[in-house]
Amino acid sequence: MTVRLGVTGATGRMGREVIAAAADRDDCEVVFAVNRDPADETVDGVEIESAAEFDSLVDDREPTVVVDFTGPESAVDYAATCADADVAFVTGTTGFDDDQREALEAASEAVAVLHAPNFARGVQALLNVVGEAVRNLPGYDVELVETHHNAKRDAPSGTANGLLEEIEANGEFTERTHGRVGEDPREAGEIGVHALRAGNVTGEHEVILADNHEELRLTHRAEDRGVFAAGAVDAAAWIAGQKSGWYEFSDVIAE
Ligand SMILES: NC(=O)C1=CN([C@@H]2O[C@H](COP(=O)(O)OP(=O)(O)OC[C@H]3O[C@@H](n4cnc5c(N)ncnc54)[C@H](OP(=O)(O)O)[C@@H]3O)[C@@H](O)[C@H]2O)C=CC1
Ligand SMILES: O=C(O)C1=N[C@H](C(=O)O)C[C@H](O)C1
Repeated sequence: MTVRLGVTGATGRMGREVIAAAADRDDCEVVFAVNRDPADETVDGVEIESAAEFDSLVDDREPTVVVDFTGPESAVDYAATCADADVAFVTGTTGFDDDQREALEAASEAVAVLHAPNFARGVQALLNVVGEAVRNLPGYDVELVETHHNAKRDAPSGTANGLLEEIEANGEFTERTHGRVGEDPREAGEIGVHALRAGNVTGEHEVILADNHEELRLTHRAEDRGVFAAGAVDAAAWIAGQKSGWYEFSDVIAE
C-alpha cells in the first residue's frame, strides 16, 4: 500500500528534507505540500501550495498521514483538521506549551497522532541509556548542553526537555538551573541546562555526569537533517496502519 503524505512547513529546513526522504522510498507519495507564503516553488518536483488551502487539500487529495514540521500554533491547527478528516498526524515540531500539548493529545482521541521532538534513532538510544547512567551514578553532578543553529526559536530544545524528564525520573534532583551566572557555587541536586545557538549547527545534545574523580559524557550529534526526515517518514509509514491514539517514536522503533 502506498502511504499518501501531506507535508506542512514544506519549504522550511525540515519540510524540504521530508519531501526528499519520501522520494527515496517506493511506499510513500507526497500528495500535497504546503507552506505559509509559497512563491511558485517546487521542492524535489513537488509543487508547494498555500497553507491557506490546507483544509481543502486534505479533503481533495485524501492523504493517509500529514507530516508536520512548522511551529506549535500551526501544528495544533493542522492536527485538529486531521482529526476532523480522519487523517493520521505525525509532528516533529517542538516548543508546545501545556495547552497546545493538550490540544494535540485531544486530536489523538479521533486519529493516530505521533509526536517526537527528535526523529534520530541515536537520540532514542540516548534516551534509553541516560536514565540508566543516572541510576548508576547517584549524587553525580548532571549538566545538559544542547547546541543548535542560530534560527532555532525554542530553548531548551524539545530533545533537551525529553532528556531532562528521563534524568529527573531516574534520580533525586531539586531544580533545573538554566545557564549559570553570578557568585553562587553549584548546589547538589541541580541539573544545569545550557542552550547554545550558533551558526548552522544541526543539533547536538550532551549529558555530563561527574563527581570529583571522573566524568561520563553521553553525546549525540546529528550530522545532517536527513536523519530526522528519514525517521519522520518511517513514522508516517508506520502510523498509517495504526488506530487512533497517542504514539511516540519509540513505538515505531520497537517494531
Ligand atoms: N523532531 C525532530 O526530529 C526535529 C524537529 N524540529 C522542529 O521542527 C520545527 C521546524 O523546524 P525547521 O524546519 O528548522 O524550521 P523552519 O523555520 O526552517 O521551517 C518551518 C516552516 O514552517 C512554517 N511555519 C512556521 N510557523 C508557522 C505557522 N504558524 N503557520 C504556518 N507555517 C508556519 C515556516 O514558514 P515561514 O517560512 O513562512 O516562516 C517554515 O516554512 C521546529 O519546531 C523544530 O524544533 C527540527 C528538526 C528536527
Ligand atoms: O530545531 C531544530 O533544528 C531541532 N529541533 C529538535 C529539538 O528541539 O530537539 C530536534 C533537533 O535537535 C533539531
